Amino acid sequence: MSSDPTNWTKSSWKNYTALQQPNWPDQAAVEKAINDLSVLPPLVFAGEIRSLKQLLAKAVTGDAFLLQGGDCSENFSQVTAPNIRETLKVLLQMAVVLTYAGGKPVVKVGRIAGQFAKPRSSDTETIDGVELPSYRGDMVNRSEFTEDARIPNPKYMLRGYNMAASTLNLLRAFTRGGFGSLQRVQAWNQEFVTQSPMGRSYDRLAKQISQAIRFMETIGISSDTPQINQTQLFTSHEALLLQYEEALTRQDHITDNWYDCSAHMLWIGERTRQVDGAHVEFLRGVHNPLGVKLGPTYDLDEVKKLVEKLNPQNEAGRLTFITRFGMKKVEKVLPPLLREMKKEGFKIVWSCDPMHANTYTAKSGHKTRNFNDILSEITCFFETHWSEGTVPGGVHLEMTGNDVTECTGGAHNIVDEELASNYMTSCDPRLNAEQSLEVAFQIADMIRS
Ligand SMILES: O=C[C@H](O)[C@H](O)COP(=O)(O)O
Ligand SMILES: C=C(OP(=O)(O)O)C(=O)O
Ligand SMILES: [Mn+2]
Repeated sequence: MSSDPTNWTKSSWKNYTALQQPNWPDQAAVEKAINDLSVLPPLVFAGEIRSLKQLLAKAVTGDAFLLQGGDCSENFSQVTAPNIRETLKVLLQMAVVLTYAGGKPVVKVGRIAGQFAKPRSSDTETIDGVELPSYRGDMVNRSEFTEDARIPNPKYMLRGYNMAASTLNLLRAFTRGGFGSLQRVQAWNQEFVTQSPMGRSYDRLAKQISQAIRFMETIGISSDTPQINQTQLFTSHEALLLQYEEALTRQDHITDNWYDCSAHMLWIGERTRQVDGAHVEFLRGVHNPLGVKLGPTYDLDEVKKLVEKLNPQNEAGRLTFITRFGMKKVEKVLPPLLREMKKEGFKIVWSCDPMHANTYTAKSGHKTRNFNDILSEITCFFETHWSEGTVPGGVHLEMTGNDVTECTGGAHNIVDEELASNYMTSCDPRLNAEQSLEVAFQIADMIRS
């Protein structure tokens, strides 16, 4: 089938191979869940999606910076007000640090309110000789290692929709209702971070911002403006479960265009970005900003075909390439990609995911990542872009506002033996609040100089 836009429908992906889909045992139950979902209200709105695209267009030219981050895999049991608030707080702190250093707007996009489905390297997991289907995210099955928990249940897609809706509801309240106001910049410092070196650096910066706002008010400039007293956090997740994404895809009455209203931005994972695959077919037809993960084994011709298929109009802000090469390979594999895309004149937001190709298993058996490796990949990403004359437009992180021990290193130098003390993730290891802030300060140092 050709990629002529006129051939696209929200279900045309069904004519292509979709990898990483659950083996649902009961097809009738899947149909019922999808029918229910397809009449529920959209989670986000076309106008908001268009605003995000305009902001991302600025990240193509270096006039804005994309900060995308959140859990590897959100869990239903963790959808609580404190967790949502802590994730938002650390994203806001990082954005302040980056805005101050970079002198340009930071576009905040959470891996939040829908990041419930996971691609896996293996279909099964074996522990002590027992083999069970892999955990594929809370929208598919449960992470406990029992036969019952691992059976995919389509009702979890409806639960995922409801969890996303309540997360978004709280995020909208926090960002619009004063919590995200720059007047509260000092209050975003988490208690457990305040006494750390990062917490103290943040506190100094926050005080300067508060002083600047007071100064403005003293000379009669009102701080009662949305630029000061509101903020915006967009949502994103990997568009993996195509039936769920199709059910939330709606036609906008103003433009007649189709939008996937499950999140503002969707990305295609490293494992599902085949040019002739179902994920690319589905996403080419919706008008959201799209991310595509690119790992070190990319093929240049395929990448070009991806751009032609996903962004035939070369619209700025439509396509973000999220490179995840690993600190050992990035220096070798990033330059040829940048050169070729630049030669073609493709308008791309370049974002660095320093997490997914730096994963290793610690002596304790925990899946982890080391802070210095993460930082090395980020540093190499920036330096390579600068030497190639392209724009390092953003970062993509797995992180949480909580005090977890999942990644080693950082200012507190978490060591392998400490990973067990608060290892909470059900999939990949996340930076904790302090490590996330440290990443922001390190990037700030780079962009300032
Ligand atoms: O988050 C991404 C993937 O699901 C994850 O990196 C794959 O991990 P696995 O190799 O444990 O399946
Ligand atoms: C699965 C993920 O990444 P990737 O597709 O890059 O492996 C992820 O972002 O959690
Ligand atoms: Mn992950």
